[in-house]
Amino acid sequence: MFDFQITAQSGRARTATFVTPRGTVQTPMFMPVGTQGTVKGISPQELTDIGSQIVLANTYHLLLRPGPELVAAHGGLPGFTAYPGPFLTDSGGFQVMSLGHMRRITEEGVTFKSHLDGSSVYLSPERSVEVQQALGADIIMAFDECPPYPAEREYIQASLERTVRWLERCLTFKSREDQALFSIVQGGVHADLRQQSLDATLPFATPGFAIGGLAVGEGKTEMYEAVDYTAARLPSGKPRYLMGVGHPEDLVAGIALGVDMFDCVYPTRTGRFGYALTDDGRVNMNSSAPRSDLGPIDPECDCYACRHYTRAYLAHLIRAEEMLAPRMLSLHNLRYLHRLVERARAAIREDRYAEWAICWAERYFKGKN
Ligand SMILES: O=c1[nH]cnc2c(CCNCC3CCCCC3)c3[nH]c(NCc4cccs4)nc3cc12
Repeated sequence: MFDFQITAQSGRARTATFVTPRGTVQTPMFMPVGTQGTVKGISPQELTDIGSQIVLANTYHLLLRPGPELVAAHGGLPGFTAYPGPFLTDSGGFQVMSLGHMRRITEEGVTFKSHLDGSSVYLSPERSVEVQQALGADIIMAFDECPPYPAEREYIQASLERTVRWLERCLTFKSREDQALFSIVQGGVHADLRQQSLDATLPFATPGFAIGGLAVGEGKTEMYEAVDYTAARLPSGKPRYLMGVGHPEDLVAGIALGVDMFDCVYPTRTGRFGYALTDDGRVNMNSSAPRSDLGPIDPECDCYACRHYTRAYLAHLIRAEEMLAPRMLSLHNLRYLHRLVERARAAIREDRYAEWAICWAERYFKGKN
């Protein structure tokens, strides 16, 4: 279980298979985000049809509503959502730390106010693992602190040291053997603090490792220096998950640095806002140009929207505020990212990833100023 086998390499980019209790998945992969147990507006059948593999669910939201007990009564997330999985749940910590809920962080854990009814909610390493075990995901995440950006060096250092102590508490409490707990490397954008987090985290030898603390506003150069430094020092025989990333160019760059797994709300959120992802950049379907365009969003895309609808029709739906519009744009954007990583995997197998990535980027950024 949780066997990770590299099948091809091209530079630092690699393809691999990863065995989870609910299926063997292919990496590199993009993981759609289903915050409240659903990828907004997309059915499980549609998710499967477009090539989705692991779907994310959010411990913070599901803890508050409907509660882990109800999900457990369905045998876990697959029974509850009718998506067969595999699932990954986050620890719940990120929402609490970063989205500014009135909250108190102590060594013991975090107390915060529910955004639903203002009630006081408590999360700790033990409680987070308990909830994630009840939700029944295949991969669960250690309860960590993602420091805000910017943050003082001293804060980042103290925070990463506490995240390591919390990791130990998660692993001590964990009782299910059929779930992989991924640890999370922190350290902000400081190489020496990244090294300190690596030195303290690697000995726990978890089935996978996440690169945390990034994509929180630090800027691309600093983010990629930290990803480069960290990914190169994580074990090659285990999956590397870059949390909260990201845009198409971030996946292409992250894969080049040896990252295997990505998650981001961007494709579905930007789709709901009327933006469509293509190899020529992002298309604003709210603008006037698409209204008379009888071509598909993307002639090279095989998704339902690109196979059945013109840009004109979708632009009409957006202006008419029809619910099919956000559904179809989200579906297309997810398919775009799944196709992007499928093409990346093919380029890696042909040992020409660098050439493919440069060619993709030249076209993608040609449209942009
Ligand atoms: O160190 C981290 N520890 C834990 N989680 C992190 C996350 C959340 C990843 N997506 C969770 C999903 C679980 C299912 C529901 C949706 C989230 C991050 N997201 C970002 N950037 C994107 C950002 C998103 C919002 C502000 S920055 N950096 C992140 C860093 C960490």
